[in-house]
Amino acid sequence: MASSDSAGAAGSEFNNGPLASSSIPAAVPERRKVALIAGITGQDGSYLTEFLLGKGYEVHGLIRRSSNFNTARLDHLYVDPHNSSKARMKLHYADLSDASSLRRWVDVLLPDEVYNLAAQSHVAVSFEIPDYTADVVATGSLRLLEAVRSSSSSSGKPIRYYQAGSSEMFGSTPPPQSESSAFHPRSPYAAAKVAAHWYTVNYREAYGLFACNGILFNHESPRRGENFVTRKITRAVGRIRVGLQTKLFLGNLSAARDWGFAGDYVEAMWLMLQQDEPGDYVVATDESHTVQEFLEAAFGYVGLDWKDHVVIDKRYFRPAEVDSLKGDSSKARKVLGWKPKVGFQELVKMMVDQDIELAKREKVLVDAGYIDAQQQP
Ligand SMILES: C[C@H]1O[C@H](OP(=O)(O)OP(=O)(O)OC[C@H]2O[C@@H](n3cnc4c(=O)[nH]c(N)nc43)[C@H](O)[C@@H]2O)[C@@H](O)[C@@H](O)C1=O
Repeated sequence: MASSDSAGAAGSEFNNGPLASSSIPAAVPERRKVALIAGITGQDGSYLTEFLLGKGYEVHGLIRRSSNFNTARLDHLYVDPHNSSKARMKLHYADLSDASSLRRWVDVLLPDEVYNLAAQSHVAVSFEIPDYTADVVATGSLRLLEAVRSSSSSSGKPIRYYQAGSSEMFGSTPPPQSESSAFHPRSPYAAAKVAAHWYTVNYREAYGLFACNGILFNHESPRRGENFVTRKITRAVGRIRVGLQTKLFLGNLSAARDWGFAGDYVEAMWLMLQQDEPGDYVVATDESHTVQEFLEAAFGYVGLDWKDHVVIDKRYFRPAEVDSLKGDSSKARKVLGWKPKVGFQELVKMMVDQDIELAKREKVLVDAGYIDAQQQP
């Protein structure tokens, strides 16, 4: 695990005593921009890390202690911290439920930008663990905001803050939803995200913090967690295609979502923090499809009929559903100059292609007796 060593070493480059007191103009090396990401191990964290490394940033990520390794999405970016000239991504233990850990890393790293992508992000699960969801999503965001505000106020170092908001906050408000649409959350997760949104607005108004809310509509990728509906479907398509599975159990197929590609959306996060003024932005494709349309596209792509495989299981219905989400991202397009590059069909294909490859590898291991087929029906 990396420590604060790198920040200390970078700092010492600027305290060059003899040159500082000499009349010879010093060629001061420009400091890399430093980003701190809470939620770096998630889908968005991994894409944002790639994006920021590509922009020359030093990226620090906060990770939670777990008995299993939870850094699979970052493995391809990891360089041993002992290789200090090459390691520009560093990971540190912290938790949104532990205010002292947040304040410590903000103090030590003196980041230019802080991205709060951490959450218990599964809507259905938030009905099962509402208290934990509220603590991490709502109060956790407040803890990080407070760490940023108080650290910045003592060090004098300005810090820009990004809060990952969600289209779930609109809940039952009819589409299209924009920055001026009313919030009507329909789950403990969504209600907690509304609180985090308003904490962020409040820190901007009360303390002048450069704090932005990105109201991101659903964004998917081959790195999406396997219990979100898109990935659940594409994983099943891959496994059905190679003969590892026959059925797919799903809930409500008529819900409509505005699905974009996560790799596109992290650019919008960064762009928000590069503006002259902080603000809140909807990030979306402005197109909506039902879960059934996603099924048709994913199964159809490999010549299968979803109706031969999908079984409705009531357990996947939610106590309260969000029926229809479709963004109006005209503000982001106008002010940030952002637009999505990957469309719906391309996104489906990208995910199915990867999950067929994954299933083929799984099949080799199953056939060789190294793993079982996970008892899929
Ligand atoms: C923007 C927002 O996006 C995500 O939240 P979500 O929209 O709830 O995403 P999902 O993929 O879990 O559900 C989409 C729809 O699909 C329906 N659905 C049917 N059958 C199954 C099913 O079997 N599993 C799941 N998960 N959903 C199902 C389900 O009822 C819902 O209507 C999170 O990233 C969240 O963090 C976030 O912020």
